[in-house]
Amino acid sequence: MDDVDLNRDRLALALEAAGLDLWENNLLTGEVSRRAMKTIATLGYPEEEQWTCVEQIFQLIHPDDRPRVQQALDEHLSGRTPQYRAEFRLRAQDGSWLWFANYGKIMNRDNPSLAQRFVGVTFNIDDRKRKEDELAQINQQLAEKNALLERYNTALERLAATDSLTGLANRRRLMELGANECKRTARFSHDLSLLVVDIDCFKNINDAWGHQVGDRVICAVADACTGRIRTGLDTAARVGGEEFVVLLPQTKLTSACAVAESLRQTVANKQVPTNTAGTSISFTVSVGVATWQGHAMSFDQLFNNADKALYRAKQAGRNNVQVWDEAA
Ligand SMILES: Nc1nc2c(ncn2[C@@H]2O[C@H](COP(=O)(O)OP(=O)(O)OP(=O)(O)O)[C@@H](O)[C@H]2O)c(=O)[nH]1
Repeated sequence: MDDVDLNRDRLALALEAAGLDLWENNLLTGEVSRRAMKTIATLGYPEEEQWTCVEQIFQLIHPDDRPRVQQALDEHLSGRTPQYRAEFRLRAQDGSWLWFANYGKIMNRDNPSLAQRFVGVTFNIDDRKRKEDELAQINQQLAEKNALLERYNTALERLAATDSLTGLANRRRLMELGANECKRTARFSHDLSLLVVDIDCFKNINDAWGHQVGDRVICAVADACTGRIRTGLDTAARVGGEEFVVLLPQTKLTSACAVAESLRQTVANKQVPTNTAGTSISFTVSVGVATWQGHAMSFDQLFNNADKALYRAKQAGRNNVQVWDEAA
């Protein structure tokens, strides 16, 4: 065995151990001078199959992958890339598609008369590609589940902050907003006003007409509160069975009293149908007003002050507005 044979055997062993399948094409004639036999066998084609020209092999490449392979070839043939690399699917004899990768190079590029040998190796990357596809699918499913979870979270947060009967903010949300508004008020030296609105003798409405009618009255008052507020600035909340709060940032006492009085009148003019056909009932609210005018106060204190004013409104015969007075 001479040195050439020995080196060829060594090369064949190294290629086999690395799972590489050697091929060689003649760039001038387009002939396949050495076929990648292992690849042909893996694809299930008989050994006698004549794969003699490059174009025949190109036809085995998946149509979606051909432009990518062609581009890699063009870039190498024009000298823009030092080697040709591409990943693509080949059609097996049974019609299935298997992933392979190519690594090749034009030999003797410096000598144009010899620049016709295009030598390379093909190797099977089907397992890796399938795992990558599975991983991509899992990642996609995870991303979809995450997006769904985010949507649920947003919906849950909205639910946790909303009163289910009226759709107004609930007590928890009001306490958060109120605390923030107190901080802003302290920073910018604004006035901050708060109304506590309570339906008068609501127990009698429930007792006389039932809870369903009572609920309608609650919703009618909620509508009246919503109708009186500045969108994006004020907040209307339901804080108890028949008790509501209207939070009015940057609002002086006189303006808050005007809002309270107009709200009282709007409610007094409302009619809610009862369960008896054709009949409806009217109802009233009492309102307590408190304003934070520059001196430090927590939201709880402001709320308590408005509650004290509300108590006075109830004492004064209901269906009226009272203002919290520090001296009182
Ligand atoms: N229909 C209905 N009733 C409720 C709801 N939450 C609380 N209530 C009722 O509201 C009534 C409140 O009664 P009270 O606290 O005595 O107050 P009031 O009758 O309005 O009397 P004043 O506030 O003094 O004018 C109770 O009968 C509660 O059962 C609700 O969501 N729906």
